[in-house]
Order: sequence, then C-alpha cells, then structure tokens
Amino acid sequence: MSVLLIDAGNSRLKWRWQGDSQQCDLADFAAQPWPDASHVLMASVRELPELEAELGARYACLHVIHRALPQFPDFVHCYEKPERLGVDRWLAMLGAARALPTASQWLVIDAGTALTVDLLTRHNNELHHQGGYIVPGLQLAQQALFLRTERVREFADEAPATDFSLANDTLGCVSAGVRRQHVALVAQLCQQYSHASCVITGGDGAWLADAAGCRYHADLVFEGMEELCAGSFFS
Ligand SMILES: Nc1ncnc2c1ncn2[C@@H]1O[C@H](COP(=O)(O)OP(=O)(O)OP(=O)(O)O)[C@@H](O)[C@H]1O
Ligand SMILES: CC(C)(CO)[C@@H](O)C(=O)NCCC(=O)O
Ligand SMILES: [K+]
Repeated sequence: MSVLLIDAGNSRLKWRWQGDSQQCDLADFAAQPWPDASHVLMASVRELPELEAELGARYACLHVIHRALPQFPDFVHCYEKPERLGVDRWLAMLGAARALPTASQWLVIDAGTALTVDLLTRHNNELHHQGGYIVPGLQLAQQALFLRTERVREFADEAPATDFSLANDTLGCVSAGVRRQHVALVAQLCQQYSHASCVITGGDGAWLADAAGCRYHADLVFEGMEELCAGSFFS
C-alpha cells in the first residue's frame, strides 16, 4: 500500500509520495498538486485547521498525529509527559533507528526552525529516549538578534555568511556566529557521546552535517513515518 506522508513543521510543509519528496512554505499548501493517494499520514508540530480540512475533504483515509505516541511497542520515553515531546523529534528517532539499524546509540539532530538534539539508546531490542535539547534554529536565532537590538540589522549592502569563519560586518557576524554555535554544539555532543551514531536531518542539516563531519539524512521524519506504516498503524 502506498501512503502519502506529510511532515508539517513550523515553517515548511514536506510530503513524500512513492519515494519522491517535495516541499513548500506552509502558506502555499493549497496551490500544490496533491497526488491521488488512498491513505495519508500527516505528522504536524502545530495546529493547521485549514490544511487538515482541505486534506480531510480530499482524502477518505487521513491520519494526523500531533504528538509523540505515549505507548509505542519497544519504545521507552524519558519525558514524564511523553505527549509533550514533539512528534517530529519522536519520528526522527524512529527514523534514525530504521536508517542505521546496526547502531545501538544515536544522536539525532534536526536542524529546522528549531534545532533539536535527542539521544537514543537500544537496550535488549527496546529503544530508550535518553533526553535532548531544543535551541533556536539558524533563522530564528538571527531573527531574535535583529528583533531585540537596535543596531544589529540586516543591512542591505551586506551578505550573510555561508560558513563560520570570523566575519567583518554586522550581517556576517550574526550569520557566521549562529552557524558557529550550532557546529560547536554538535562537535561537543559528538565528543561526549563518542559511541553514538550522529545523524543530522532538517532544512539546515546538510550544511551542518558537512561542517561538523557528521552523517546527513535528508528526512528522518519520513523514515520514522515509514516505520509507523510498516507496523500496524493502518490496520
Ligand atoms: N527551500 C527552502 N526554503 C526555505 N527554507 C529552506 C529551504 N531549504 C533549506 N531551508 C532552511 O531550512 C530551514 C527550515 O528547516 P525545515 O524545513 O526542516 O524546518 P521546519 O520543518 O519548518 O521546522 P521545524 O520542523 O523545526 O518546525 C530554514 O531555516 C532554512 O534556512
Ligand atoms: C521543538 C520543535 C518545535 C521542533 O520542531 C517541536 O519538536 C515541538 O514543538 N516540540 C514540542 C516540545 C518538546 O519537544 O518538548
Ligand atoms: K522538521
């Protein structure tokens, strides 16, 4: 059975159909060429009533998951309130275990609107979430500086940095600085959890994986959704 998979983040909408992935801004969902699918699984980290109504009208079999499932076979949560854990974090962990099945510990990093880190360990065939971190993503971290200072601005005659070398103008210092923070965070985690397989996903993940010398996986959230579909989710 082919299932249309949809990953709704805080900024972007991604979907995978028959192995092909596409994405758009959340605001542009109505203009997309939605495929003819019999089953649709959507994971969403925010309330999107219009999108859900549109998809509900179009597809007879639509499942939407907004939260990590508190009870899932062979998965042990560390959150006291697992329903508070972002569904994208949970799916990215399931996805990492599926994509790198021979590992026994994973550092799962999702570089999107926020950057999230989760440590996952396998004990006796059970996956144990050990905990994680949430920090602002590259764009959000820069916006915070532009918003709350007077003279740190996106000057039109300056260009954002594409790496993290020392910069010599305002926009360069901000954009290289937030990149350096992310690289330093990942490097420190890889050093501390040196036995873990580090895998990075998300819109800003390819750059970060390259800079930190880690593995990149284009979309671990979809990988986690494939794991749900492979189980008894639709039966
Ligand atoms: N085509 C693109 N359009 C917009 N942003 C992009 C694009 N390609 C990469 N990016 C980067 O991806 C980041 C967003 O990542 P992603 O798409 O994983 O976020 P998201 O899923 O909306 O966020 P989250 O899941 O954290 O809520 C942006 O900060 C931007 O720098
Ligand atoms: C942290 C984000 C925004 C990352 O997309 C998402 O996973 C989320 O909304 N999480 C809820 C809070 C938590 O995971 O503890
Ligand atoms: K994401």
